[in-house]
Amino acid sequence: MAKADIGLIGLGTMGSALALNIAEKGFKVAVWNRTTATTHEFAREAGALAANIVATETLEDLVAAIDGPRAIILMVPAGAPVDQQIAALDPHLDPDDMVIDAGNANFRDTIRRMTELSRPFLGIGVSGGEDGARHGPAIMGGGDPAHWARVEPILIAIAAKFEGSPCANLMGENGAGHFVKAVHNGIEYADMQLIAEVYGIMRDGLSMAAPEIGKRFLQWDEGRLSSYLIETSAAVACAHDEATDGPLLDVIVDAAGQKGTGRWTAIEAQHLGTPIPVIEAAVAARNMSAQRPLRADLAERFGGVDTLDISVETLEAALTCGKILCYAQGFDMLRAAAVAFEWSLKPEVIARNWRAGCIIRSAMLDDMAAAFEAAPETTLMAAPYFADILTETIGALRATVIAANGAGLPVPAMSAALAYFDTMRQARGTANMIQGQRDYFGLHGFVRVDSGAMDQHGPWADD
Ligand SMILES: NC(=O)C1=CN([C@@H]2O[C@H](COP(=O)(O)OP(=O)(O)OC[C@H]3O[C@@H](n4cnc5c(N)ncnc54)[C@H](OP(=O)(O)O)[C@@H]3O)[C@@H](O)[C@H]2O)C=CC1
Ligand SMILES: O=C(CO)[C@H](O)[C@H](O)COP(=O)(O)O
Repeated sequence: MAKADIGLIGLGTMGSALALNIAEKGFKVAVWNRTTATTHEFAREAGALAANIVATETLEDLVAAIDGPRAIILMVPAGAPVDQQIAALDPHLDPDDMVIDAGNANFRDTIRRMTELSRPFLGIGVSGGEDGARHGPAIMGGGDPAHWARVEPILIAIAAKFEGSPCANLMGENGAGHFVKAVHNGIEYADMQLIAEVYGIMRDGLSMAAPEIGKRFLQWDEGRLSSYLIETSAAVACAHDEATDGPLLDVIVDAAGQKGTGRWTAIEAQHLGTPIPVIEAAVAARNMSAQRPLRADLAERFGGVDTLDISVETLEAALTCGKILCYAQGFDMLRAAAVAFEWSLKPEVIARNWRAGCIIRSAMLDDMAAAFEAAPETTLMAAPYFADILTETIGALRATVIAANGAGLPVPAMSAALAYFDTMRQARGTANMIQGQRDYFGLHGFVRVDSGAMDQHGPWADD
């Protein structure tokens, strides 16, 4: 029997879908899962694709089933499970065999593993959820180009295509792929939070029912906001709950989960000194959402929201504006990381890679790719196409934030987007006061605007 082209460990949501995708594209894939019953169930349900699947019960059998030099994908939870799985697998492998971590690893773990392991190792970010993994995800690779080349034909075959162009690219060396995936997820958090805030205004400020909100999202999906996340939000808002004979959305607990990628993005932005306030606000909003008992107590003490007067068209424009600002921050962060970690991250390649397959895919990403192709060093805020949209929509974002604040409705991500815009368009800011304060209490020195002289001190230095 011919040996498998590739191996895959971890037949959970993503791994099983990815394995079927690989098999469907004509590659033979050997699979192994910690719980053997899952492997059998997977093979049983593979249908016609079973011909391209080798189900194995032990790691020895898995390794023996793959053609050498081998490539084995890990699709297990990030963190300790990856290290445990590598440790269990490593003794069975030959020196040239390659391990590919395709989960949502922290890029710092990926860099550590690459230096610790004396074998080829790739860290690839895979986005698109279960459906993407099954029918075409976006793939963000990190590692040695020669190692990437060994599996590129398979990754390109299984990846999503945007007008024929595969959304699978090597982003850069070592942890670059997992870093780009983390920033993708940071943008995902921000985009989701902005949509949730608009939903909140429609629900609590305009008294709109979930299906009505869903219909608006469906309309927006036909225009500039067209995206997978708007489509998803429409489906969620329109869904019916049999048990209550009402909207499903109304019976979902208002506490958002998180597995770490958004938080890592916020932490890394702080390390890099790159402002990503919309993404940070989205992470903080998830943290606040988790504090349900406290929110319930405080609602009794301080609760009460006024209705507000704002058009749905204004909300659509505000969301468009906020979305551009959060993507601008994500891309600016990627540019800062490229310098700090010496990666050759190319914003136009990343934008192209995100046009299909991934969770943040949207019509705007094609325009972003075009903007970066024309000027790779630009911030999206200054790219002519997006600068024009910001000019057109910033008033709507401002009106929405003012109206929501006036009514007592929380819009942390939209507020952060507006504050970012206002801060970044202020040629003379207010940090002169901070520099004065720092010099007063710590003699940290300041620069004079008139002479450019550095390390200046105020009169208090003589006291
Ligand atoms: N779900 C999603 O939308 C996406 C997930 N990801 C990432 O993909 C990875 C997998 O996620 P997902 O498929 O959703 O997870 P699931 O929970 O569905 O599956 C996890 C898989 O990992 C196995 N596993 C768990 N712990 C260990 C361990 N200690 N050693 C070996 N195997 C282990 C499980 O085996 P067993 O059957 O024995 O429990 C199972 O096969 C994660 O890093 C996740 O962040 C990336 C993009 C999207
Ligand atoms: O990577 C993904 C999508 O791109 C996963 O669905 C991830 O789990 C989403 O993050 P979180 O669970 O923190 O919301």
